[in-house]
Amino acid sequence: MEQSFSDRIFKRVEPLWNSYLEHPFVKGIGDGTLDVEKFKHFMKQDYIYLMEYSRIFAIGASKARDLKTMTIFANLLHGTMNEEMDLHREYASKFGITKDELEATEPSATVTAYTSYMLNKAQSGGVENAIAAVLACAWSYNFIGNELATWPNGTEHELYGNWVKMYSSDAFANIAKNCIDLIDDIGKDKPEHELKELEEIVVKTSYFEYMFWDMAENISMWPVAQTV
Ligand SMILES: Cc1ncc(CN)c(N)n1
Repeated sequence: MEQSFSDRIFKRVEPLWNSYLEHPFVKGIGDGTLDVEKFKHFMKQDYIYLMEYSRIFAIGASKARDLKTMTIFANLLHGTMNEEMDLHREYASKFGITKDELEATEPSATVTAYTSYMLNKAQSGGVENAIAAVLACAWSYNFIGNELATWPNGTEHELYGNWVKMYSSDAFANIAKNCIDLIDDIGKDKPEHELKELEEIVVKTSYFEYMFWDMAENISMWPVAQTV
């Protein structure tokens, strides 16, 4: 059987995605040992990241060439803003952070760089760039969630269990599958040089995902303390 475009992409990013599972922040969520201050920083940064990530779905819907693709992007947008971001709002309320405070979070260097890259790629290309820009985000979180759900207590930890449950859920697996199906559909008739460009977007965003875990682990914002 012929290899799908998503199979080809997965082979390329698999070593990098496996390294997420060795990352101290990800391991800390899975075994419940993560410092809560690191998790709070992550949640806040992830919330504003998801606002920009949602924009990519809107760009995808606007660039789609058929109603089916438009509908998939619209559903992905709805799912992110209403279900995934609800998880963040629930955590924030546990931590005494209001929704307004959450939304007013100042983006770190990593979030700024990552979202700028995604938006640039989605805006400058066709609908295929939009889907390539979000593929690693949706798929790698499901990849991580599925793995952590197999760890002892992974889904049961009183604080981090809900995070693992969300990203290993059928609903989230469906989000990842929609993105995978879209890239496979879109990749079918593309020449090799265009496939390479799309693959490169997934590789770069996968590196940014690693940098995001580092940012969370180190509670980092910008390289030097702000003086202005
Ligand atoms: C940084 C990041 N990447 C991906 C996801 C999963 N939507 C997320 N919440 N945050």
